[in-house]
Amino acid sequence: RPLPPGPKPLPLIGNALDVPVKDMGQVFRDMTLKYGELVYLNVVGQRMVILGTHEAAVELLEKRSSIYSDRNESTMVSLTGWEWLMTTLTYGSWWRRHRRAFHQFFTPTALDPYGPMQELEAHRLAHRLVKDPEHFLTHIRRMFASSIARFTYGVEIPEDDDEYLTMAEEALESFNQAFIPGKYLVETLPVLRYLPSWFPGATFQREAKVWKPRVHKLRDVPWEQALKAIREGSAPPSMVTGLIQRLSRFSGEEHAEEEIVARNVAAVAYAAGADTTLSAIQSFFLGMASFPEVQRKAREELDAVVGPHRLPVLADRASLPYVEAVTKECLRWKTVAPLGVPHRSTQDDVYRGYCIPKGTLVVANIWWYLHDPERFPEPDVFRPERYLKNGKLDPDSFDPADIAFGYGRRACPGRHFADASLFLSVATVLHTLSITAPLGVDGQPVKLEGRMTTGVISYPEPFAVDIKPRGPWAESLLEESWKATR
Ligand code: HEM
Repeated sequence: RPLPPGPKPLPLIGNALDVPVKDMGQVFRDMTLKYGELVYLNVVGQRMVILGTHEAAVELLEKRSSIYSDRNESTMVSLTGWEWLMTTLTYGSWWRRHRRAFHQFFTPTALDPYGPMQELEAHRLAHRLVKDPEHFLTHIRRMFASSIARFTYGVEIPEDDDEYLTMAEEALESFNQAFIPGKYLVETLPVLRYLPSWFPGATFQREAKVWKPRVHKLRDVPWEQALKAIREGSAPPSMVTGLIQRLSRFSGEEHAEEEIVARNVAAVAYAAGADTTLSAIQSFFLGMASFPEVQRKAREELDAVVGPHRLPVLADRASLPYVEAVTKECLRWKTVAPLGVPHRSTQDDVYRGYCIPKGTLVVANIWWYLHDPERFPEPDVFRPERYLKNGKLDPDSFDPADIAFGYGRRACPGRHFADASLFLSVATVLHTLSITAPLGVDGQPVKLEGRMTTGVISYPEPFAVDIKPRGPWAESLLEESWKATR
């Protein structure tokens, strides 16, 4: 059977120069439009297939997930110290033990008791935005880091302490850079790992040396602090207290291994939770400043359902279809993980007459599936109405969450946590604040570019917006809520 079509490879390096260094989703989309649903690349010996449609991703990564759930054995993973991260583990019993330990804390039922905490964090975000609107990007970061740190480690991050935030930010910078498919030659020529760091071209060695201690710090420091709090009897219920209770089921060597699993899954929850949802909410601010009409409609709904005497809560969700649709659009409009995390195949396979050899990296072009004009007409417009019919959520509309969180056995297990945090932030901010683009020298709102950074997780490039409370009632509601919980 033939391999799928793709750009012509060069001798030795194959398609290394065809792998984009920025706008990856767009470049791979162009290849799809030129070569078809499957595009084959050979990057210095590493086979890659780009899946050009959501249907192909469902067929291979979901329906045939028993042979498409592996991850690349990456040299950068061990060089940068991410070898404990579930996202990077190869498919097998060690990954399965992590996934099992993680999953039980992230089902909708298990998350239920943490709803009030997520509500509180969203209300605090709006309060900080009123007090200090200029640093809104920092406040959004703090809110997500706080929510996930409380959930995972039972830690309340103090207002004036950035240790937890910096820990996550510094470590995740390396994750974002180190795992861009095709970025580092050492991934395809592992022998390069023995190059000394001073050697010309061995930038990856120098970067890895800086990154590794930061990555291990993120894994170890919060875990040790949570264990100390448990020993001292001062730990509130959290994922870690649950994981420690769970350990009592095991003994001997299994107990020791499960303790490592517990440390790793707590850290993956914090690492993956702090930054991904953050990107979606940043896009929300960008979207609201660029599409004021959306804010107006959302507020009409919030005014009617929630009113001026209280703040939104999760129980309002079913009565707020427009706000729900805004939340969906936040996951679609600017894509958080444009290429997801590549899966690797563990058997030769055939799809639509083409051979996909064992060991191929299979990339779902999530950005493109969420911007395909056939599914989402005028994809660059922020339009919640796509998901609505007669003022209600349209059951026939396509839910971007079914794409944005990935596919099959490796699909995002933090989806429900992310979704609740995102909804609450969107609802609270829209209910209490108004977001506008800053005025230019001509007195008109400036046009926000909305460009996204390049990385496994992509964020809007830094931008400015004006944020003001909607009225004295909103300010006093936020103040009351802040005081009541401090
Ligand atoms: C808007 C927010 C989020 C988005 C868009 C997102 C998206 C993704 C995607 C695309 C993947 C790869 C799926 C695949 O391989 O097919 C993934 C994996 C993962 N996500 Fe998320 N995620 C989000 C939030 C979270 C949160 C809040 C957590 C944890 C609390 C989390 C934990 C994970 C983990 C542990 C994996 C690795 C799963 C594995 O390899 O088995 N994510 N996520």
